Amino acid sequence: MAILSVNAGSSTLKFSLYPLSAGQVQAQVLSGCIEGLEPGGAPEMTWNFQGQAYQKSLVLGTTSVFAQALLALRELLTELLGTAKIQAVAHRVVHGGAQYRASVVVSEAVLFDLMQLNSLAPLHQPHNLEGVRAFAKAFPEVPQVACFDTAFHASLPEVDYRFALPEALYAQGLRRYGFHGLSYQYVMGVLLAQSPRASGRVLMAHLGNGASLCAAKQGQSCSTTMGFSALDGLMMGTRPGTLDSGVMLYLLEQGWDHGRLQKMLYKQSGLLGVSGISADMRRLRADPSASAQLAVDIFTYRLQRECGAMVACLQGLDVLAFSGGIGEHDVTLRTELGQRLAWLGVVIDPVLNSQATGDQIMAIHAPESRVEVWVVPTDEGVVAAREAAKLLAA
Ligand SMILES: Nc1ncnc2c1ncn2[C@@H]1O[C@H](COP(=O)(O)OP(=O)(O)O)[C@@H](O)[C@H]1O
Ligand SMILES: CC(=O)OP(=O)(O)O
Ligand SMILES: [Mg+2]
Repeated sequence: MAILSVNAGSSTLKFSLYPLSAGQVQAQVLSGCIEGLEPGGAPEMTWNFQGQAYQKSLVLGTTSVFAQALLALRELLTELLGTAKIQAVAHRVVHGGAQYRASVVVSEAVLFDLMQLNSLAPLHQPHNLEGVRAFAKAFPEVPQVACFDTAFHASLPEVDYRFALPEALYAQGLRRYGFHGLSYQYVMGVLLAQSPRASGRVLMAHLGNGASLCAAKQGQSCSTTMGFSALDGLMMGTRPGTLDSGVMLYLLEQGWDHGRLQKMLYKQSGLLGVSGISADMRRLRADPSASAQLAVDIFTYRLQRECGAMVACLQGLDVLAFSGGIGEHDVTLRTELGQRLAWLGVVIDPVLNSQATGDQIMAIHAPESRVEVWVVPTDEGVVAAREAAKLLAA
């Protein structure tokens, strides 16, 4: 018995497999990714099984590329699992709206509700749901479970989730929801298991392609930088983060339509937009140009600024945690942020910091630091698998 966790994006499908024993999710045995699913892409499946890496190019027709990729995945699973069975497919779905505040087994009615949220997360939700639909077809005997990025933030207080907009707009669902919840749930669980101070005031930074911060008290989210959509808050790979709404009014006046605005905000801004080079932090770090440096500088500054806001909400800080591709790997970013948060008593140990390379949970603060600083390689897949196991048991 095993649970398959999936994260279906616009051009990639990430998957991982967790055996189930006595209803408990065990350590992952398989992880992989199908890339190149966008139109004109070159689909390729890579996976890691029992410590060995594998790769296979997929020859797929031009129609129903996703469905065909799933058949290839199904074949792989049959080959690897033998007679063992998939008990459930756990999907990361970014938006559960106001209605879905916990994971749920997906029915047609649930799928219909979730589709209404597509426009709130156009880069994620439609692809997540297409994934659910395609898996339901490719694995018809297996329940599909939706696990929401928004659910961890169900504990946000009203003063945090309400916009200062007219009440009628709130009634339509215009409020802050928050995202990256599966990652925060994982990181919070790790911190609580590692340190007694984690039940105090915790600031978690999920810094990947999408990036956000979450402030938590007693293990519960009390503020977060992403809001109504995955555009708010920190500067990201291709998204600007918090933006004066006057900019939108101005561009509308200049004749920009919805499609053009959406593309600019989700795909052409952030690190990519400022540098004109890449959305990839590694490439920018390696690039000597002034525009690459400026992009990284703005990213770091905006992070510093938003950390200040989160710490103000928390009224202090006990634990700071880094996760996501940048948070787990970028030693320079952690050093610089640590220095800029020195006024809070943060002292990062340079040796420990350079040893934290994303493959293990590590504390990187110096003994005299008033704040514990952790690097926690996140695992959204295992959180989704645990959620599915809980629902199966119920
Ligand atoms: N060694 C590294 N140093 C700096 N940034 C890194 C490193 N490794 C990965 N990253 C960055 O992590 C980001 C991707 O984060 P990740 O969490 O994998 O993304 P996603 O949101 O797609 O899951 C990219 O900007 C990438 O450059
Ligand atoms: C919600 C979000 O931004 O997700 P990701 O970081 O996967 O893009
Ligand atoms: Mg991510």
